[in-house]
Amino acid sequence: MEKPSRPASSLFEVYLRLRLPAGAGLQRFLEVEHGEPINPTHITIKPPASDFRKRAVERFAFTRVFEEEATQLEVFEGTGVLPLIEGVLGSERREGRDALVATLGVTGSGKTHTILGSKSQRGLIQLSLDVLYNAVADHLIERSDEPTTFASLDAADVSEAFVTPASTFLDSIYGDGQSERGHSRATTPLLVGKQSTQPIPPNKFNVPFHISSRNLYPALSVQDNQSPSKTNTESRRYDFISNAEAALGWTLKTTSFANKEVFPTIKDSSSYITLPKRHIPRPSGLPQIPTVPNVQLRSDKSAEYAIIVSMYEVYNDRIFDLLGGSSGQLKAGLQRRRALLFKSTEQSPDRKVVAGLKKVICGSFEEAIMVLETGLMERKVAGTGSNAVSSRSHGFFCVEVKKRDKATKGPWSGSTLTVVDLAGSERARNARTAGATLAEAGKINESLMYLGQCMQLQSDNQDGNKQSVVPFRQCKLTELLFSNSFPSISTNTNHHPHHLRRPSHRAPQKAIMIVTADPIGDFNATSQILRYSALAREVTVPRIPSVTSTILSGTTPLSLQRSGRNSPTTNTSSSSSSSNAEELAALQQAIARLTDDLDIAHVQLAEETQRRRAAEHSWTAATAQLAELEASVREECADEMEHRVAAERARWMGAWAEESGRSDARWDAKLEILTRGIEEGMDIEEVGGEGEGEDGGVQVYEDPEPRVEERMRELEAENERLRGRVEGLERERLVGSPVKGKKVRALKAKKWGLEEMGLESP
Ligand SMILES: Nc1ncnc2c1ncn2[C@@H]1O[C@H](COP(=O)(O)OP(=O)(O)OP(=O)(O)O)[C@@H](O)[C@H]1O
Repeated sequence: MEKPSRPASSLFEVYLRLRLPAGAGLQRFLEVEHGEPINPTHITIKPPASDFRKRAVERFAFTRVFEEEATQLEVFEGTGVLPLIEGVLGSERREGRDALVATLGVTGSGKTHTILGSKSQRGLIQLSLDVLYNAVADHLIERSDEPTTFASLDAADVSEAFVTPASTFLDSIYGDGQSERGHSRATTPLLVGKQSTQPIPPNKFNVPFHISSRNLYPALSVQDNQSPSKTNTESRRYDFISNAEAALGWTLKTTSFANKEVFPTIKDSSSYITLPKRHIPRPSGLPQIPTVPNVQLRSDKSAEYAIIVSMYEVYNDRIFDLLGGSSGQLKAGLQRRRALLFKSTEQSPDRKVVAGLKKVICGSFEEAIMVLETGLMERKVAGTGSNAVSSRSHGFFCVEVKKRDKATKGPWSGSTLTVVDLAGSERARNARTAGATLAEAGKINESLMYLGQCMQLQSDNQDGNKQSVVPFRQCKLTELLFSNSFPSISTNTNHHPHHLRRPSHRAPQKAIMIVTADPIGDFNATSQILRYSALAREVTVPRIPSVTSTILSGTTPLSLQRSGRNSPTTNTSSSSSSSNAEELAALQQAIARLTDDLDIAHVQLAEETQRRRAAEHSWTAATAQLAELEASVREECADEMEHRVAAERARWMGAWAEESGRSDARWDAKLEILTRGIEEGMDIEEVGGEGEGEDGGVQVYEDPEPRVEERMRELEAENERLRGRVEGLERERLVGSPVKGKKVRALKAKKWGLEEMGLESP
């Protein structure tokens, strides 16, 4: 097996770090190969003596192996994290490049120790922040809360994030001016949780107790902050606690978080106490070693930089913000954490980002460390049987380095260093887990199995035999780890304003995987992780001692002794003895060959079984996804149907209303005509009298107005009288003139003719 070099197709450099054995007296199964080169790159694992399957010895190659004695600084400087950070800073007038550092290993093998350090030692993340701030010290923006700078940084974010300056963020978490930032913002105590029904007795400071929601966040220590004297703080603190307990009927635990006590605050002497108050993390209280004074990275001298920190965790395949500040309320059962999406946004169409995170602009190393500590408090940590404080989620710590031209104050570009503390793989039966924790373990193992598949494929790809597609979309973890590992091509930069346009090609991220292992830990779990993470692997089958040599040396295998054959004492002649020995040797060689083949077949079977399981898992996941998809399509169809039915119904109702309006109008018109007809009929009735009906019968109109009838009779009588007079006058004139008399008669005849035709005579 050659010394591994990183081929172009490789997505990760893979390092192995061994941890100091946690227990004593256990058999060591992992050995490091020493020799050339100076830094070891190969290890061998031998199955424990008790292994009844007599599995093969396996040899693995890594970029470099760090042995148990390796310090945090050696790991930091030896794993190539520094060039990654330099890449993130970007060379002169060039954009930076994304980088990823992740740890992988069995639970308790030292992943968190490597990434985050311990109480006394800094981890990779703190050391990276230290060198990063050193590198940009002279080029860092002066004030992130300066409105124009802040607005430009906020606008340059493509991930729909809630960008905030560190001072504002820390104040929002720690609230009451403890944050040393000078932006005090008083908290309004909330009355939640269990409260005493008893009248609250005044304590010695005569302060009634009101409990804020935050007190449900890990019960921490209590102190009277009002006490001017530090000397009697201790005794007063205990008085205070017992008063509080007596008043509230609660038991307040005194504990500390990361060596720092967390104090409540008395807001003013007359009203409220907020209990317990989380004390802002003091960078001075955190591990100060190792330091990196000699590390000086190159930065872009023409640029000004801003550093933005964000943190999230992947828990049960869902992404949660660690800086959202919801853990206290979560503990109090006040709200559920909102899962975030990993998606392409409007401003980032070519690559996926975790959308909607809280991002904090940190102006100094101290601010970044305080934000980091705050995020770590939020991270879900549950004790399991495997490891007292085991990470039950995959933690992502992102340090986004933004830069722009110092002179022109042009657009910001950005690259991110992501440091990942993966949750540990574990066997459920080892971990003594149950219920929700078992489900967590299932999800963790599933995501790690997908990660294993992806890494296996990347190592197969780099062997050059075949180029398989790395199936990184199977779960959130692999999506987050691998999505940026492939070249991306921007599709529609034209849709964005000039200051938001990004180059069409973004370099794929550079990545480092640090595999951690305990040489005396769980053989099966460790060998499984080594198998898929190593850059190269070689299987050596343990040889069975040659039977010939055994025979010749005078010792006969027990099985042969038992058969009674081949024993030197039973031989009658030397020639038959030698031919028997040869035959036996040939047989034994055949047996040895077959045993070798069997062993290799065992290894292959184990691998195939693992692949089959992985394929089964993928199948189950795909089926579940399909079912989910089907359900969502059905839901969409049902929604669409409902929508259409509603639209159709609305359209029909409209048409119906219109038609009914038209019909009403028609009926109104008819009614009007009828009414008019009736009114006209009434008029006729008013005139009164007797007439001929439509059927030819005599219709009698009742005269409602006798006065009118009388008047009619008068008029008719008058008419008759006038007619008689006219006729008398006519006669008189005709007697006087016979010609005229003829004419008058002719005219009269004409007049009556016209009248008969219903026309008036002229
Ligand atoms: N190289 C080391 N040197 C000293 N102590 C170590 C080392 N590695 C791990 N430890 C200690 O072992 C314990 C478990 O380690 P750690 O929490 O880092 O494991 P882990 O792999 O992150 O486990 P999990 O996956 O369950 O979170 C811790 O107390 C840690 O300080």
